[in-house]
Amino acid sequence: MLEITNLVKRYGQNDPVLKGLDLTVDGSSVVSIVGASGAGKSTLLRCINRLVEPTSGSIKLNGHELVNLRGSALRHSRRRIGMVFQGFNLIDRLTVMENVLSGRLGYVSFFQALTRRFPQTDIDRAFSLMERVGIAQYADKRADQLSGGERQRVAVVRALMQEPEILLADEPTASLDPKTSQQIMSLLQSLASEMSLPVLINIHNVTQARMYTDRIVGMRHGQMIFDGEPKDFNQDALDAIYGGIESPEEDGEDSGKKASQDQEASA
Ligand SMILES: Nc1ncnc2c1ncn2[C@@H]1O[C@H](COP(=O)(O)OP(=O)(O)OP(=O)(O)O)[C@@H](O)[C@H]1O
Repeated sequence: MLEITNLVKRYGQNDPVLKGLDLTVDGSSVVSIVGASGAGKSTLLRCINRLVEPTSGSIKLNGHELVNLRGSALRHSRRRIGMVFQGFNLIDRLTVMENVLSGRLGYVSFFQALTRRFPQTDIDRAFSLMERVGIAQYADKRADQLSGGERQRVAVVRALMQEPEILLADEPTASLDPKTSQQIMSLLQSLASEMSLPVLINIHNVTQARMYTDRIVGMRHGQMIFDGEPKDFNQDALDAIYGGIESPEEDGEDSGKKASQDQEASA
């Protein structure tokens, strides 16, 4: 279970970007986070996996406090949090299998990591997950020889190799065409249920949020102003979240602006 209480994030001396956010995610639910550009969606995910430092508040994952962790405690907590990015963040010159196995780097010794010698159990698990998402035939291909949808499947498997307790996805379909986007959203939905994994997805595409997630959280100016089921995500909710700011995206209109930022944050 993820329990976020009174989370505040302020960059430098600026106004807070997250203003006392509360959010609880339980079980295998798939939660989408929607909101206009700048609402604080990425900051929220990055606070959870500590790519950015929360200013105050509490983030508990299955009872373990994540805020204020340092050093090895932070590294250990990070491996329990899988992350998927818009720009995939694969290492292009490595094979699909090598990319996937890099999800185990937090678990093996320094020597094993250096020589990339992974236990057979890791290799078996990698094959099994790659088969599950339909990329096992590409195991020995270089990552840069795959299509966008295939690359995102590699990134999903790499995150699952961490045996995460939660999966965070920051605009995972924004670099993909509409059909491939839907396949990836459907895959995330199925995996969440099969693995009893909570999944949090930042997404601009409200059509996909409605279609593929169990719950929608709407943010505006660092505050949560909608939290409910897709069936209740009506025009009033849309107006409250986006009114006077911008129109939400429908299929095929996602921007690609996050990719370069995510590349920097690559695992
Ligand atoms: N590293 C940073 N330093 C300073 N300000 C930042 C930093 N990262 C984000 N911000 C600011 O925080 C606010 C929220 O940004 P964030 O990326 O979390 O929003 P978002 O809802 O994910 O937007 P988008 O949908 O465009 O990705 C923005 O005003 C942004 O400029």
